Amino acid sequence: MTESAQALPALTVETRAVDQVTSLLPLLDPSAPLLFVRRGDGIAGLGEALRLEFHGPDRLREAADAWRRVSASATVSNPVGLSGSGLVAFGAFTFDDESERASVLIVPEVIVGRRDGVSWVTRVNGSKRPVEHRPLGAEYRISLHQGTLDADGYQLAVAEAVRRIRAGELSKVVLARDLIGHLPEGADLRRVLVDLALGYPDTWTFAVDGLLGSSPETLVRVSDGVVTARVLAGSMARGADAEADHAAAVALATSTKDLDEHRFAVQSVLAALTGHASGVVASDLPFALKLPNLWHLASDVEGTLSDGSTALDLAAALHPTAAVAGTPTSTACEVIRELEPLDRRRYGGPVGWVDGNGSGKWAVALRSAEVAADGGITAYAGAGIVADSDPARELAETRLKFRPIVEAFG
Ligand SMILES: C=C(O[C@@H]1C=C(C(=O)O)C=C[C@H]1O)C(=O)O
Repeated sequence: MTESAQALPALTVETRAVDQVTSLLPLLDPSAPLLFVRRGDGIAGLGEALRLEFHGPDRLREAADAWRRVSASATVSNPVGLSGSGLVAFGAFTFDDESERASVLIVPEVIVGRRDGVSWVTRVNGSKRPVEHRPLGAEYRISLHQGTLDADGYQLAVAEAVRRIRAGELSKVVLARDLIGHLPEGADLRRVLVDLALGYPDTWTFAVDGLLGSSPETLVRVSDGVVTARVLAGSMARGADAEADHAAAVALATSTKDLDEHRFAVQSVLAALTGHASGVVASDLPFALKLPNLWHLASDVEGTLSDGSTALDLAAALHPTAAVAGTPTSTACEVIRELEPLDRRRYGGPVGWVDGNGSGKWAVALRSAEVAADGGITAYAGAGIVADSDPARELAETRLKFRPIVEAFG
């Protein structure tokens, strides 16, 4: 059943400014963390006051409609007034229309936020749940190993994708593979999040409904009527020393193959924002974004919201971009279903939050893993395939993209 058929409750929401919260992570539930942070700022959630699940091709639009109704019927007291204060839902949506996994919106019982030196606590329906530091649970080290698609299988899939691209069936497709593992009983997931947040401070570190990761890619952000996105596509390993590293960045920024791959991704974002935002601009040329494991070609996109869309409406319009699916979108999604023998679940989908005024931040769920209720872990990484792609290099690229998550669990 979809949400449109379910009754939605009228929530009571109360936000208060509090003394500076030094760190959000120790406050989280060790087994069910809700988090979206970058450089220490962001929001953390405790408990679930409302959980809505969505399935199928209309999951994002249905969620955006349900959220409009939840927001309209809520009673909100919010003297803080920053985006992310007041009523907020965390969300994680599946990549594929046909995924087995549910897409979710979760309104926590309690939300703790910090931004630009201001901290706040939001309580939903008068929740008395304590906000307190809990000591980290026992250390653990888990190695992730081969999942559904092994290294040879992945290279064969890439070679087949290249053949189809050269035959003119499509221009680009993003192919992913998986690694699997198992968490020990009672494992404290905050250990993984601490590692990710410290190791990759310039990315969005997130945890929503068992989906954990650190993504460098902003699908869309809406704040005070301004719409922004950061598109990534095109990757290169970091160099071993300063000189080699500089050479790697230059090689990436001048690689026709990567610039092509990138152009498709930017165009898909610009096209999806048409009609929702005015004056949308991206810089002429992408810049090289430095992460601890990789260089990426990046483009920042900005415009002015023109149609009253919420951040979740825009996520619905944008997903899936050519950075995670390909070009043209529908052919790319068919090729992914055919050549990738796995369910991406929420990998590559929108993960983030939306508030009661429609502001929000949504990342593309990359550098991530799904942790199931039984402790099963599935990590995913992919690479954009174009006509000049080489299977061995694309495999190597997925290894680099697995690094944040493999090291955080290891
Ligand atoms: C598909 C992934 O990353 C995406 C693909 C990229 C590429 O092909 O160069 C770069 C950044 C992301 O948009 C991933 O991390 O799994």
